[in-house]
Amino acid sequence: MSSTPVIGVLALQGDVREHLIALAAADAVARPVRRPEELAEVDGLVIPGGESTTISKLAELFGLMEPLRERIAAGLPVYGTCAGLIMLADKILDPRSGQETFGGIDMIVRRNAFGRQNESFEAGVTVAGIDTPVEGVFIRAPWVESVGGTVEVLAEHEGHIVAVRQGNVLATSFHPELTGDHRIHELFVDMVRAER
Ligand SMILES: NC(=O)CC[C@H](N)C(=O)O
Repeated sequence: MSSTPVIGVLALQGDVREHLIALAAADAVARPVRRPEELAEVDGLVIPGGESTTISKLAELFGLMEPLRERIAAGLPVYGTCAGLIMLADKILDPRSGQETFGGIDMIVRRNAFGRQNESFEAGVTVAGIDTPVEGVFIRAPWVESVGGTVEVLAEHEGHIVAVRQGNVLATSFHPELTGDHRIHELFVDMVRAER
């Protein structure tokens, strides 16, 4: 059996702690990542929810934008939730000026697509590869407007794409780290194990 994978959580902004807890529950060694040297040491990375415009600015400031783009291109398994999904999109439909993404998934996303903060909601979501619905917590959530041919759509909510995978990159519009249901984190940890 291979050793336990080390998975980082990008800790610039957002719900870092909840992801660290969920990853530990899914049998990974989880640690925060803020610096390029820390990024170099992980087998996989989670990009949490928060505010994608802020994560984009801080990633530039901390010198993580290019190193992370390079590692994603080189096959690093990455999982993004909500703002993290936005950061993994090759294109944002409605970016703030200067807003950049890491990219990695051939998709176009729409920010705040499901409504503003007061329109946040929970819904059962059927995710390909997981036998019963997961509880989706949507907080000013984006949806995926369109995907390229090699992107797998894993889940939809009311006709909108809310979970996708392209190769080593996984993304959900919703926040499984807030529910105590660790099945999506387990799926990601399995992706990381498969790569090692
Ligand atoms: N819960 C979230 O991560 C919200 C995402 C936020 N609307 C953004 O554009 O980054």
